[in-house]
Amino acid sequence: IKWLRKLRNGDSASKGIVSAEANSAPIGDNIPQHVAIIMDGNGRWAKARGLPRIAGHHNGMKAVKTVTKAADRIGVKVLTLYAFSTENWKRPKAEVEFLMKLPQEFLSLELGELIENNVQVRMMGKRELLPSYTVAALEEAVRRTKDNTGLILNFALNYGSRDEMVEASRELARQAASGQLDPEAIDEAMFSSKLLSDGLPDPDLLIRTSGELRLSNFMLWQLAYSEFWFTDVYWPSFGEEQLFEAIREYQRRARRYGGL
Ligand SMILES: CCc1cc(N2CCCCCC2)n2ncc(-c3ccc(F)cc3)c2n1
Repeated sequence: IKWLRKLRNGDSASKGIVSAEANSAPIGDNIPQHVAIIMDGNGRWAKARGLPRIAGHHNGMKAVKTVTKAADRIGVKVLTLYAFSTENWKRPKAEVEFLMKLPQEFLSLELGELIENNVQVRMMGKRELLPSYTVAALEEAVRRTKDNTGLILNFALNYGSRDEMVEASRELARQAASGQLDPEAIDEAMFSSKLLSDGLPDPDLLIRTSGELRLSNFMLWQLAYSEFWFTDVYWPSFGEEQLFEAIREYQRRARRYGGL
């Protein structure tokens, strides 16, 4: 989108021309580099429509495609999506089985287009407990997109932040105990490098849908300085319009707090 890129690249000639459409899309140089989303409300979305919960999850998967395209379109660099928490194992067996088939289904439908759009797929979480077909689909997508340099689409699956920090602490303690590491050399950068998010910038913006106002053990270390934006919209109904509303609010806050 030429006019959007011109605006983003600060083309002065176009500065004054902001079409009606531009009012809906966040613009300019302050697009959040990393957006993280807790995709909540799929079950309630279905219930409100008299549909089974798995219909909510299935429509939630379509929202993943919509929001990924919208984020890529406006220049977000990293999109982290919380798809399955360690607590989700407590759900009914049939529901977990359905959820565990979604990565494979999503990738069989979308991986070709993701590759065409230079998207790099990453996974953040513990492979243990995940069914082999889920891991296989994920690892194929990661392998086939590892050299892509566009949007990083980072799926948090079977991810728990406290467990992630305990694992990082264990690794550092092992290195110190074996004499490889001087404990005094441990700093925030070294600790961050032991987390599953290693190599990614911290999220600039966290979005949580369906009115829940909790972190639910998600990226507790990485979200230390992030803007939080909450919406009552259920995830399956979350699309480009809601993403842009969140980013415009992020830009408004950045202008206010950025200033003196
Ligand atoms: C493993 C649970 C799960 C649930 C889920 N839902 C259900 C609940 C959350 C809302 C979104 C739809 N999605 N949607 C895409 C994926 C996906 C994961 C990895 C990947 F590489 C490609 C796609 C996904 N995974």
